[in-house]
Amino acid sequence: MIPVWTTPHRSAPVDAVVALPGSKSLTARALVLAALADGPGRLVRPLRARDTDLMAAALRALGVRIEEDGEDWVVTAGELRGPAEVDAGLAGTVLRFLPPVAALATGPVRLDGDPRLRERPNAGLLAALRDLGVQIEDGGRRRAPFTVHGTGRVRGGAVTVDASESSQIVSGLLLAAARFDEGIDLTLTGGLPSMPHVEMTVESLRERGVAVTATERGWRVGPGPIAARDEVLEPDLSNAAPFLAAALVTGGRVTVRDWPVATTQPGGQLDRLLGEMGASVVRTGEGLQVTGGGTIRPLVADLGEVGELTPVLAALCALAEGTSRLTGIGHLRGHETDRLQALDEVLTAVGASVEQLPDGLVITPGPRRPARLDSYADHRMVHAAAVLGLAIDGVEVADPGAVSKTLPDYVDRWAQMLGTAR
Ligand SMILES: O=C(O)C1=C[C@@H](OP(=O)(O)O)[C@@H](O)[C@H](O)C1
Ligand SMILES: C=C(OP(=O)(O)O)C(=O)O
Repeated sequence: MIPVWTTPHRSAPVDAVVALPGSKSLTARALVLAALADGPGRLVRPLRARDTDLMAAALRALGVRIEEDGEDWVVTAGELRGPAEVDAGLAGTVLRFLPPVAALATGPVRLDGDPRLRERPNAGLLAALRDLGVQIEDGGRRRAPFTVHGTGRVRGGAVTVDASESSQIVSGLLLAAARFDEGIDLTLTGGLPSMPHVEMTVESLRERGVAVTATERGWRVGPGPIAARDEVLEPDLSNAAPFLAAALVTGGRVTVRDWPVATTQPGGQLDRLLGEMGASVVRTGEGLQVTGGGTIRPLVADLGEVGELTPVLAALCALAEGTSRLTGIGHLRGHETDRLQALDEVLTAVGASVEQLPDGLVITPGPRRPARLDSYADHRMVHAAAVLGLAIDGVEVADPGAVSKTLPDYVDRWAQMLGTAR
């Protein structure tokens, strides 16, 4: 039987301080770069969740030593070798970051994952790797499953890349490029979503001494060593979104601890976005504090840079005082689920009117009603359902275990936030 979570309804103002584990995106990059580095490196407080555990398992399968030391991971790079089988689960980071690493290994590396992973777009990555001299067998699918036949080295050099469906295609290539014979000179052919995530990649490379420059049409990475480094992981600011949203929904106050002063995480834009929706946002000694004003203003925004935040923001839009318009997010149709379709279904089920645009959603709140929602195997759809459930009595979500992707104890943390009084 599929488990069902009756999300807690709460009209009294929430007042809570929340601490969150490490960023999925930063942990994935730190693991990959440590696996390619010139010595051992420590990840302090990495995210331990399905996506990052799968990344660690994939690298281990290629011969990388990753040891647990308390909450930390200690990574020792070694010779990369196949044959290996990689389970990418539903992780876009493993799907797009691992193949360029596999190309540097000797022997075949086969990558597969959940049924939905096989539908996630990856043509731009496979084409670019082939152009860089890598042999890949994909049965003409241009998606998972596929096998990378590494020879221990990649020529590299100039390549044009279509990353319009996912920025992770660019990040994956840049992360491994310093280890290619000629580095990479990457030219984008189309649009690029999620720019902050590419900036995160560039920053992660520079922190390890890699020469990376932005060019007129893309990025260039010079060949050379990747310096080993210890890294303390920032908390995951995208996973902070539902907790901060609770302040708006209940007219309460939520602080997320240890909010970084500067960050490339898209969640770093939550202060601006939640501010536009009527929250007052301040930094305190503890972290980022969001206070709701009792009503939620509609949002008109291009979320192309911060696509990950869409499900929670869309849930807030369904509880707002007017019509919202979220655009720039056509690529969300290739995420864990088709998020535009899923949000249409969920928000309609609880009473909103939703219009799907090719690249977004128009959301008009309506008379609220209870509903049993699906998780669509998507962690952020569970987060969105919980936000709706605060305001609407009787919101249930089937298969809430989807949260294991990035925050396995989400349901407990949600209950803890609601139970916390100062
Ligand atoms: O590089 C990363 O860590 C990510 C990039 C983004 O991917 P897309 O550009 O495919 O949206 C984001 O949505 C994903 O959750 C994480
Ligand atoms: C799109 C997401 O994940 P992935 O890294 O699997 O693409 C996400 O976490 O919102």
